[in-house]
Amino acid sequence: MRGLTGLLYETSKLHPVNGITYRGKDLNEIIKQSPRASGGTQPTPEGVLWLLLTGVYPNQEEVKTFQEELYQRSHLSDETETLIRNLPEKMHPMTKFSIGVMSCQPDSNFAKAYHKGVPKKEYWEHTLEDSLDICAKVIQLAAVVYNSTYNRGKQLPGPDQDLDMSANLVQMMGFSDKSFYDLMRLYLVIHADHEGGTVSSHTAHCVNSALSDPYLAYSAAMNGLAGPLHGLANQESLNFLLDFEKRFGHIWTDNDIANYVEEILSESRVIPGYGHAVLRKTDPRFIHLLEFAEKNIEENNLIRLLNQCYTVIPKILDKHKKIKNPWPNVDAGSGVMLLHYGLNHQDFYTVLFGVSRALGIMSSLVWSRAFNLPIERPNSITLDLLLEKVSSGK
Ligand SMILES: CC(=O)SCCNC(=O)CCNC(=O)[C@H](O)C(C)(C)COP(=O)(O)OP(=O)(O)OC[C@H]1O[C@@H](n2cnc3c(N)ncnc32)[C@H](O)[C@@H]1OP(=O)(O)O
Ligand SMILES: O=C([O-])CC(=O)C(=O)O
Repeated sequence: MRGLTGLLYETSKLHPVNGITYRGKDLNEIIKQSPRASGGTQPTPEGVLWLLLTGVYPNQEEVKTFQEELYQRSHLSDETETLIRNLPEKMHPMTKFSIGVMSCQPDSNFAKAYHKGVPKKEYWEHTLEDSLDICAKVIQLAAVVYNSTYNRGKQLPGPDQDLDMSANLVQMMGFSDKSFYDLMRLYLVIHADHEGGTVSSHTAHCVNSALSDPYLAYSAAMNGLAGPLHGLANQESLNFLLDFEKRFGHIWTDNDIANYVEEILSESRVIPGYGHAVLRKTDPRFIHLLEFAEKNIEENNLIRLLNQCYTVIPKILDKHKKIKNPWPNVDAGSGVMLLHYGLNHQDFYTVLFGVSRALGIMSSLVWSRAFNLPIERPNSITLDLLLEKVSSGK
């Protein structure tokens, strides 16, 4: 359905060349103008959530109060924590994350209000309550998923009321580098929303249109984000670079990259982190990551390889005419940055994407309910009917 406009989606809009805008503001502007955490160089996700919900930037006082409000909402029940800790160690973190969200669902304010029979015009208020709860809780949920999978038995800090979401998440996972706090702020800000048609946001919208509550909708969205053509491409992209490095070591040429890419294409596999359904130029989110690396990360082999792939791969993909966009997307670069700070469990990367995407998806659901958008139910057709239509020429 590319190019078919069929959704009303308030919080963001994607331009094929200029990339994403949140409430009409591009990422350059947001990174400059949205409030930053004290001592940090990047905007906080709390400020961006406020922007997505309301259309305006919060001032410092508002963002501080909002941070406190979200902190109060962030607590996970013992049942949820125990459930996550008892899931099989080998289960993919995205599956654990989605199960964790579902286990919070009995607390849905919307579901309770609906069953009490509140009028339709109040749906948005209960959706807002759930949406804020979800955006707050996913930070702790992600940390519990991470620690119960990779940090078993380790004593780690709990949430800290004085820290913003990103710093809290990084600290709860056992990292203390302040530059990593900043990377996480940038990461959570740039992945937050990508208009309404992405698999994740569209799924949430569709599920919520049946008045399934925001927990059900967000968990469903996460199952879509977990696909390799969508959010899982971030783990696949790092694996692509690491596999290349395993084969060629630290000395390689442009030709090695080109041959490696052609080999993958000849096996009908995709080059993860390249291509896009809408973008037709390099994803500005990828550029923001590269800029962060330039300022904060000493060059290493993987960063050199990432930059060199950016030079070589689009030229190769461009020769394959069916590929409409040969340029890198955000997933091409994020893993290299996370790995630099010691987050070396690729399977976890899409959970971070999911935490960020909660900000956009949840803000949008509030507006969908405020607009009282109807149940989503497009028409479908059988192959026989399609053939009939084609042969009758109608
Ligand atoms: C955050 C995000 O979700 S960003 C996207 C993350 N996903 C990836 O990076 C995975 C690699 N990329 C892709 O698979 C695709 O480019 C997608 C899924 C992102 C977009 O898909 P589409 O809109 O169908 O892209 P497009 O119209 O260019 O596809 C046409 C053909 O080119 C192929 N193609 C597109 N990108 C690539 C790629 N990176 N590597 C190999 N083949 C590709 C498609 O698989 C399709 O092949 P087919 O006709 O044999 O099925
Ligand atoms: O726009 C899309 O389809 C995929 C994407 O980049 C995102 O969801 O961030």
